[in-house]
This record gives sequence, C-alpha cells and structure tokens, in this order.
Amino acid sequence: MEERCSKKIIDSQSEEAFLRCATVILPYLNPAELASISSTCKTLYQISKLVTSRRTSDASRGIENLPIPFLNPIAGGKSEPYSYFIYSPTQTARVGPEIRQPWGSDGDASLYGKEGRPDPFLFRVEGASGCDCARGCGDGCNCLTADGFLLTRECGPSCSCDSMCGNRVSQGGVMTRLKIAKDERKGWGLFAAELIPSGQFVCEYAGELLSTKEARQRQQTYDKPASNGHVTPALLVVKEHLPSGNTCMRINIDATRIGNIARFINHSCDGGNLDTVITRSSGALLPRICFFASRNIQENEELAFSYGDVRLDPNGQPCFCSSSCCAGILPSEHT
Ligand SMILES: C[S@@+](CC[C@H](N)C(=O)[O-])C[C@H]1O[C@@H](n2cnc3c(N)ncnc32)[C@H](O)[C@@H]1O
Repeated sequence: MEERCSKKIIDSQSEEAFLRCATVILPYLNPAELASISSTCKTLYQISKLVTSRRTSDASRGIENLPIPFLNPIAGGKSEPYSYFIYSPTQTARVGPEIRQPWGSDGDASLYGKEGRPDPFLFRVEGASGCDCARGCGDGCNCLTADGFLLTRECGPSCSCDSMCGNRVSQGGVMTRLKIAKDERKGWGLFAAELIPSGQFVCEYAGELLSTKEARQRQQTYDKPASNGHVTPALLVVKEHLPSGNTCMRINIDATRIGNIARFINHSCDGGNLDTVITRSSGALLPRICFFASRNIQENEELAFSYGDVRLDPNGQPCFCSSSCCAGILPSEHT
C-alpha cells in the first residue's frame, strides 16, 4: 500500500515537471512544429491551444505599449490565425537562421528583462555633439534647428535629454491602437483600431539592416516563389536623393524573418495614408525609417504606403489596392 502511494506521488511529480517543461518549450516552436506536437497527447494539445491564442492576441508579444491582435475573418477563421515571425521593435543586425524567440508564453512581456525596450540606435557616432537642453527640448533645441527638417530630426544618443524628451516621438514604440487583419487577396494588412490624427507617429519599419549586396541576394530568393517556402517578403529599400537626382544614401531593411508590425503594411498606388519619413537622430550613425499619418486615419481603415513607382515586370504580382489610380501590378524595382 505504501509503495503504491509513493509511486503515485512520483507520477504526479513527473507529470508536473512535464507540464512545466512543455509550457516553457512550446512557445519556442514555429506553427508547423506546434501543430505536430499538439497531436501527440491531450496535454500538449491544450498547451498549444493556449500558445496559439496568446500569439493571436498580440503580434508584438508584449513588447509594444499596446497589444496588436490578429483578426482572420476569412472562411470563419479556418486558415492560419496569425502570421509567424520574430519580433524586433527596432533595427537589428543580420540574424542567423537558427534564431528562436518565445511567443505565446506567460512571460512574453518580460522578453527584454529589466532593461525594457532595446536601444533604437544600432550604431552610434562616438564623440558626436547633441543638444544639452536642461529642461525639455523646445524651440531652441539644436536637434530641431540643425537642418530645418523638423520631422526628420530627433534628439538621440549624444543628447543630454532622456527618453521622455518630446523630440523623440518615434523612439518609444507604437502608441496608437492597431490591429492586423487578413484579406483574401492581399494577405495580412495593418489597420487603425482607433482614429489616428494627421501627423501622428504610427510605427518604425524595423527589421534586419542589410548591405546592398545582401539585399540583392535576398530579393532574388524572394522573387523565386518555389524557393522561398511561401514566405511573404518584406524587404524595404529606401533611397535618399540629392536635389540633382543622384542617390546619396540607401538603406535596406528586411522584415521578412525578423521585424515589427510595419511588415504587415500593404502597398497602395495612390500613396496610401502614411508618410515614409527618414528620421535622423543626433549621435546615431544611421537614420531610421518611420511612418507618420499623412491625414486623419479613421478607425478600421487600412494603413498603406506606396512601395514605389517602378513596375519593370509586366507579369509581376497583381495589385489589389483598389485606389482609382491602381496600376494593376505591384512595384517591382530591381534592388
Ligand atoms: C510587406 S508584405 C505586406 C504584408 C503581407 N500582406 C502579409 O500577408 O504578410 C508585402 C506583400 O504583401 C502583398 N501585398 C502588399 N500590397 C499589396 C497590394 N496592394 N495588392 C496585392 N498584394 C499586396 C504582396 O504579396 C507583397 O509581396
């Protein structure tokens, strides 16, 4: 009798340990792995269901200030309930294919530990000068007046002001309610979940910062549907031009595998409702690409910007932006 009781205690202890391990490990799995493991037993099925429901409720896995849910109205939600990717709220260096990030666990929000959000600046210019405003940055702040482009200049790592400074609007992450919803023809898209007033910062375009050579190589892979394993590419190339028309700066950000919610913004031939702003900060080596509302955006309106004007491939992907000036084909500039 005594022997049987102690066996029961060991069984319940090992069951508890199994549950604890499964709860920690399952959030590291991709959807295919999760589906496969969930079919092995009832307990793992229940845990996978919980992981899926947490993933669906917040694409940003607690990293942004507000949850950004997925909504899939297609066929009663029978297709995938969320889109899988690694979340980075800021620009990041190239990452290896083996990178894993938990998503759908109880502790999603503590991903970045006590340090909070990662630094928005990947590379700094040592010894650069910034502002030394003692009481909040206002009209006299050097960062505002340095080149006259108010929207494109922010305080940065070489300034003495802190993250609460009013001239760092794009550095604190998403501050407005957004949601991601699926369209049968365009795939996932980013939508306003509340009114966004004209001029308001919406989000940065975050992802892997690539050299032009790497960007070209990846673009070639993405252009071959058979080899890209059904990934939806999200490689953004922004070129800055001199008044002469020559390109003076080019920035390549690939949010296909790792990025933030900006990777869900679809193209519109009429320019959409977002301004793409090259944002420089004092002491930061590289600019960041940020989106601001170009007009008042109503609740439930889809957010969109123009991917470019060049359509080199007449057999390129069809465009379904439904604007009156739609060219019928998505921009396909050779990067
Ligand atoms: C940066 S992703 C945007 C998010 C994407 N819809 C998804 O499901 O992840 C770019 C891809 O979205 C689709 N897309 C974007 N704008 C579109 C449009 N106006 N019409 C059709 N497809 C579009 C294309 O497949 C394009 O390669």
